[in-house]
Amino acid sequence: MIRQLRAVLGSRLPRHLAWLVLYGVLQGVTFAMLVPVLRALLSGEPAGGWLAAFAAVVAATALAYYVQSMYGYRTGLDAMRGLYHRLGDHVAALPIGWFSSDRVGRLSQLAGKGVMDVMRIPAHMLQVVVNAAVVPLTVLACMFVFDWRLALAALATAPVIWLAFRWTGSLTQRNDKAMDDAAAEATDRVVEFARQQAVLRAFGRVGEGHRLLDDALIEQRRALRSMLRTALPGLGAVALTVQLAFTVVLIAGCSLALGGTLAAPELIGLLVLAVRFTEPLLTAADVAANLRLARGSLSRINQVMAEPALPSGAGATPLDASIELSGVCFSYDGHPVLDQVGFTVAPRTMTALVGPSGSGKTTITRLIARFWDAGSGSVRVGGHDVRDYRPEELMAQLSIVFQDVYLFEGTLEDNIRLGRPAATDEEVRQAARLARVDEIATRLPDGWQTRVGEAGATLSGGERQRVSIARALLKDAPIILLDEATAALDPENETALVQALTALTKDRTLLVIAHRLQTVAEADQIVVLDRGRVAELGTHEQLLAEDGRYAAFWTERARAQGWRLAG
Ligand SMILES: Nc1ncnc2c1ncn2[C@@H]1O[C@H](COP(=O)(O)OP(=O)(O)OP(=O)(O)O)[C@@H](O)[C@H]1O
Repeated sequence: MIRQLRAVLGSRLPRHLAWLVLYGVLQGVTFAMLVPVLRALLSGEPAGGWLAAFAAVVAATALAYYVQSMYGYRTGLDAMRGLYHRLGDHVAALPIGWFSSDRVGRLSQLAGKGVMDVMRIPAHMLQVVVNAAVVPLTVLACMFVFDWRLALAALATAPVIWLAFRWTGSLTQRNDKAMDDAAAEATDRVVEFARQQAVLRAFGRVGEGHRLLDDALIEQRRALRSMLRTALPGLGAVALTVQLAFTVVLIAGCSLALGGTLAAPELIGLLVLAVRFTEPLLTAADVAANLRLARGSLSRINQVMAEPALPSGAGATPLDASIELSGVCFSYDGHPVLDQVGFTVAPRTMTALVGPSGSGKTTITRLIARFWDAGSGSVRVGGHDVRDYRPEELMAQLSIVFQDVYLFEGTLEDNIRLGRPAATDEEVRQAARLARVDEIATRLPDGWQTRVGEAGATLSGGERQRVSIARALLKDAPIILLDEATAALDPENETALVQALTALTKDRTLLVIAHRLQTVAEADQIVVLDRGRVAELGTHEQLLAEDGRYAAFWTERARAQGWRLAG
């Protein structure tokens, strides 16, 4: 744990620890000085010297307390800031494919509660833990100076206390993972329940969503109960052995006093010391559970940090606007999706990807954009392997128009400007006009300045895609990856979209996941995918002549469309 902490807390940790140890030693010495002070006071000897020394040590202890507290808070705040930065930098370098919805849910929990848990280690818990070791050791050393027999009695109890701590630790450790898993599962279900409200309500399955959430919460309660059941005997054992240690010293002290070999004032002082010997141990047992919780958060943060980031290439200059896949194989978590996929898209041509649902069309566009790296084979853009580019160089080559368009919190104009933040107002309007977003702007209450996105006005599916096309037009990249809308659009939206697409695809290389027959027929090349393999490849006429899968797909679609038009 210290190694993990060092990585998080950095250079401040050794100095913080040094002050904590000093504070612990000074506390021990303060308590120890009570023995001569009490002895002097109770036996009527002059106590001025001892009282002055006692006051000096108390002042030094207060100073050490202040310094170590300041260190604790500063180290905690630094740790929090540092963790946010390191997490942010690392997450920004992770492959986009890593961001599944459950991981995003857990990441947000980690960034909120997890980081606060870790921050509490230096701010609050480290002091208690260091005190639990240093104060009893100092007190014990001082006891040896005053009366070695009582010190030996206290020392004899140490192995029993240590064993009780070990036992409690091992009991609760077994439950820690179950507790962590149950808490993570409950978080996932809460996030899912909130996110999927529309789907759950649309299908009348709100009860189902409740049930999954309830199950997760019941499991979490069960894990907590089981943890308490196993932890309580351990905690009781620690409290018992600590009290036992005090009782042993008490009995030993009283018998020495009764035997006449220990004066009463010294006995009182030494008993006060014995109380101080045991007290920090009880406090440490209390914070142990919180410490384990923080340790769980720390290792989960370290797990995210250990996720391999996409290595950036050394940098390359694209030679043209071509795309080339050769022998590409790819699996999602061991589940093979693409198998020896190979085709070339020549610059300024259009290739249509067609194939049944799940055949791997979207995955191909994701590999070109390097959301993931191919398992084997190569994906080349502009004549270089995508792994040779720096991320920003690759992205400068690509405009991506996906089906699910995310609108950020901000105005309609901001959402288009995202394509190229440095664009002039005129360029933004021009791209918007071409994508027919100006029609949307006239309809909205505040025009271009209407706030859209999650908390603002929401746009229809077709309108969102037009915003996305405007972004892509503004970005003006030489290669476009486009997923055509599958949802049926009203005729007006469809015409607007087709016009926007025509504007987008002028003089550019286009790889499109085609759903409209018109797009497919206009393509220079059609790649027919089937279960992750290229089943057929050629022009519309060539493939129709082959009378294979494409011909069947075309006939079926044409018939379906004919029915729709007739209806
Ligand atoms: N993030 C993911 N994790 C695991 N499996 C995935 C993931 N994305 C897609 N898959 C699986 O990979 C296969 C190919 O998916 P892909 O989205 O590439 O197909 P597609 O041809 O684009 O389908 P559609 O036309 O329905 O969008 C499918 O079996 C899908 O379930």
